[in-house]
Amino acid sequence: MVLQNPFYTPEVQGAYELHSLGRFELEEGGVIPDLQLAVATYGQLNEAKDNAILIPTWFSGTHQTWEQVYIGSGRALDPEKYFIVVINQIGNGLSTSPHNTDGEIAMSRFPHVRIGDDVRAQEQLLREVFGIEQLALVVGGSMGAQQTWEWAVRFPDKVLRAAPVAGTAQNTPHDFLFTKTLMDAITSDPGWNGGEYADHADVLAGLTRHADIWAVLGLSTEFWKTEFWRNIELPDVTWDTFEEFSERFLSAVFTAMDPNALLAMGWKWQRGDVARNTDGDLVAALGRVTAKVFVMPHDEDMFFPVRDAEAEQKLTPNSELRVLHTIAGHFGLFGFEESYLAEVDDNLKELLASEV
Ligand SMILES: CCOC(C)=O
Repeated sequence: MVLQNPFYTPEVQGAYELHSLGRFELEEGGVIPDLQLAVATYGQLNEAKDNAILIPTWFSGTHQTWEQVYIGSGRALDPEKYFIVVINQIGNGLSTSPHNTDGEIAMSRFPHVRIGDDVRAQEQLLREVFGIEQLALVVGGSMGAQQTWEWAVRFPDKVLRAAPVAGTAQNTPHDFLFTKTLMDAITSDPGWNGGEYADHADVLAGLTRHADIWAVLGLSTEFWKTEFWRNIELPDVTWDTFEEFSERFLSAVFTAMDPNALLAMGWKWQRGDVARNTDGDLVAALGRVTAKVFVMPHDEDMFFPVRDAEAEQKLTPNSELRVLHTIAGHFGLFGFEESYLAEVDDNLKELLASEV
């Protein structure tokens, strides 16, 4: 049964192409009979095929935020200089996901997908569709950072530079539990019906609770205290009170999403761990990295804190810690502040200019 959800359309998310990888076997033992990856590209691949930048997507996100907030002429991610490929992660609602696929893996029967599955699929797509064998940069935020780390550890020769933003190579027990609360908020809604709901709107209560938990930990206490939220401009939506902001921004976005997509990504997020490549040895895994790495945590991030990112950076050769400053905590990723975006660009421009 394929559900129609207008949130996951080019009209809402911006143009993308679907590329089929055919039958794709998953690390956990499941199979996706015909894996479709939703891909958005910006700029042109040069003759030498050495100007490619890969951007994997974060939890609940798509290529759209990267297109609207980070990619542009004169920016670090400049389509006039680079061929930028944003690949929507498996299960995010645009690529093959529980609600948009039929047959034996539809809805509650969607198989468990790991970060490593996404990275293997992305590598296959880049090689088969674009003939890309090496990347000038892999950059991603949050779960996109988990995929960035996985790329640098799993395919060290293919990654010249890596910039994991607001995310870690090995997920922590605290983070695992945080994500569990996000997932429980959805599955505890009777409307979820074991994952066999007829419409995502049947799970409104669960999705709203999910959004409320994001408001608590996805932003920062400073964000709420200084009422920074009052000054955020979004197209055709306004608010006067904290409750209105929370309802018209966070809840409005998350209640448009597909519950099983969020659960598929949540399961994946919880188990992000590059040490799976080295029999559980994180030191050995990070020691494999040959890319030039800028590890870029957010200073007020409450579940991918600087201290966790710094501990991994210290284990990674040829890496630097570059803390990003945003009053919005983890959600600084959405680019509320010009100062944050300037800091991201300055760091990525420096990284892209560095000889490797
Ligand atoms: C909002 C993005 O958060 C993650 C965990 O990807």
